[in-house]
Amino acid sequence: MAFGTGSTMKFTDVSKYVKQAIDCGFRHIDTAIYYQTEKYVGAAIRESGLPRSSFYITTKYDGDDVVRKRAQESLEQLGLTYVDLYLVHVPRIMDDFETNWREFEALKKDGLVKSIGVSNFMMKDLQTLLSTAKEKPVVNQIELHPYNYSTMKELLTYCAHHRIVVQAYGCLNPLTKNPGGPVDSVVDAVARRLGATATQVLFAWAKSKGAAIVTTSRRKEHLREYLAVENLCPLTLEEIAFIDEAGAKGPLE
Ligand SMILES: NC(=O)c1ccc[n+]([C@@H]2O[C@H](COP(=O)([O-])OP(=O)(O)OC[C@H]3O[C@@H](n4cnc5c(N)ncnc54)[C@H](O)[C@@H]3O)[C@@H](O)[C@H]2O)c1
Ligand SMILES: OCCc1c[nH]c2ccccc12
Repeated sequence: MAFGTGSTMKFTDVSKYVKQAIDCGFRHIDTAIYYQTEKYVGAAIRESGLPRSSFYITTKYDGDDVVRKRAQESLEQLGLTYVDLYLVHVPRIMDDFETNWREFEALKKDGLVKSIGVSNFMMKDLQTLLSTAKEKPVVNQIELHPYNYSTMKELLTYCAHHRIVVQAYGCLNPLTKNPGGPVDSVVDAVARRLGATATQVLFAWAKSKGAAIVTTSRRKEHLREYLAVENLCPLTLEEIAFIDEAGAKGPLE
């Protein structure tokens, strides 16, 4: 599970929240040049006293400037010599998929980034990319929760087929953006069975779809709650199907 420094965290000094996440056990930190949080992530890593090799750092290209120059700016902000994963933040920032992805492949070859991937790519974007790519993206970071699952299902199958790891953000959407929708009562029932929280059930649901998770919070209690998902029993196939069905009804208007 990765700790994110975008969404509710972007444009703020996140160093104390990243430090708190590291203290709680997070080692995978997600940032982006667009979030303007890279320098605070770098500070938190240094202040942790832990070796660079114990972290997995993701950052993202925002389309400004040529890829290499922008990647070097991110490394400078982070104070790192490499990132573990460099993502194309959104497909529309690629002016030419073939040329831009070649630049991503070159960054990997030259060791500035260990792996390359994408974010917010739908099927048609991946198809275009894969038609000329020498190296496949290792990750597609996408929004995933029960309310958008029906539109993402085909994409998940496509990613699995190409061995592209799906990393889900926005998993808590039914709690944060659409509370009171049809998913709530089903998730609450599963939570009662497992002695878990609704938050934990939503993460367990995303895991049942084969996704890795990126989430965030300023609150330590949330972080503990998130990480405890690791020890939760998996949802049953029936529970997953009930949540899928409730999600397909969409949030109430
Ligand atoms: N690639 C992209 O375009 C993109 C887009 C959005 C987010 N992200 C990444 O994913 C990370 C997480 O994104 P997210 O915010 O969508 O994640 P999320 O859906 O996991 O929600 C996290 C938010 O939920 C709140 N929360 C936790 N428990 C709650 C509860 N019980 N009730 C109500 N609210 C609760 C937290 O305070 C936090 O603000 C970001 O920080 C960023 O790193 C990437
Ligand atoms: O999370 C914000 C995603 C996004 C929308 N438009 C962009 C342009 C550049 C980088 C990120 C974004």
